Amino acid sequence: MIIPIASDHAGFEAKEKVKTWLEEMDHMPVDFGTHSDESVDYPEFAVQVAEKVNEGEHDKGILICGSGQGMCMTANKYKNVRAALVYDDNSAKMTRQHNNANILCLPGRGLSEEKLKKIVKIWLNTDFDGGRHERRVNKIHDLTNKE
Ligand SMILES: O=C(CO)[C@H](O)[C@H](O)[C@H](O)COP(=O)(O)O
Repeated sequence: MIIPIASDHAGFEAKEKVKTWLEEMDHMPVDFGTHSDESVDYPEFAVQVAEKVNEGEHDKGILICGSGQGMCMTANKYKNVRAALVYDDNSAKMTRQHNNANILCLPGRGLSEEKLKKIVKIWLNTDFDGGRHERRVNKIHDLTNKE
């Protein structure tokens, strides 16, 4: 699968590792930056991945900042994006099975390499359960543009 990926400076190091793991898992990461640990603003990078997923050009994307929060908040401004902040194995699984999350947001600061790798693997290999969860996800979508 082609997977757009981006980070800010705080997620840069983790992004480089995630790209390697994606290749090991036979995926093809497309890197939208940032390309160093020089300070940048996460919304500028979040939008690049969010636009691709929102437009249906790619099914899934990955965003990494220090905590994962800023990337997640930005990506969820797009109506077809369900970005999920994931810190552990269970939330990796549940955000796919129950929420059909299409963007994985990760913290570049605070999780071990081993933990991050496992989360990426679980998240990419878990399918949406559908059924009652589809009805609920549709209800989220119905709230698009609510003021
Ligand atoms: O959006 C964030 C926090 O909600 C991200 O973690 C950023 O990476 C973080 O805010 C960057 O912080 P810095 O002090 O400018 O490195």
